[in-house]
Amino acid sequence: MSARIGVVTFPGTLDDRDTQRAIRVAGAEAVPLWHKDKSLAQVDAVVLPGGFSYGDYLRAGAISRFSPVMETVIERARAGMPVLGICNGFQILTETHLLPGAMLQNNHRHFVCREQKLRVESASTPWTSDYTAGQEIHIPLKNIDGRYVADERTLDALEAEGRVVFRYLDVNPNGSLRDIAGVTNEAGNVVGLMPHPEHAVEPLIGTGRTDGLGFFTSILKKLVNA
Ligand SMILES: NC(=O)CC[C@H](N)C(=O)O
Repeated sequence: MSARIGVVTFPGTLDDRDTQRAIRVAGAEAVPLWHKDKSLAQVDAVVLPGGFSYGDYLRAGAISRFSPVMETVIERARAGMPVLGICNGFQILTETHLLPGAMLQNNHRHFVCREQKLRVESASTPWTSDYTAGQEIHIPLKNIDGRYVADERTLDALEAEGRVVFRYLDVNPNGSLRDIAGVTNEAGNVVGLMPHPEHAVEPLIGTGRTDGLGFFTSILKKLVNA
């Protein structure tokens, strides 16, 4: 059985092609979706990729959240479909309230582009099951609105419920509270993170690391065994 994973392109998206490629490298089928699509073309999971959708006007992700495609993504995510938001995709997921918290501008006000060390805190999501909890990985980070914030009660609940999925290690690159780089929703099917796993899936490209491939092999296994 093949697994169909949708990748949404909004006006201003940058990383849709790399995401499609990462999905194919893992062995799944990448299905391009357009922001005006109402139907999700029978995909089994969706990735919202990185970039500057709608130019990041108003706030990153604030306009994309109202795209026709997001109406269906929100409905299906609430019904359990796995959704991954990478960087701008994570920003969109907080704007839709599928994920708690919000993204602010980096505390030093500069764009960051670096190879970032992370700890995988949870291998219990469909996007991280090929990692082990506590595993350290390096994947690229590149954004300006990367500072994850939420109120203390929400942060305490996220930690108590094991919903912090990734934490920054060595350097907190943006002032994110409690070093949080990625979180999941209560059901565990929706995951968002600021760094970019799709840019680290092939040894001949970029830094040569393949630490990001596990996202895509995890979801493939989950869908094939469903
Ligand atoms: N790489 C990206 O997805 C960029 C994210 C975002 N628009 C920012 O700069 O914060």
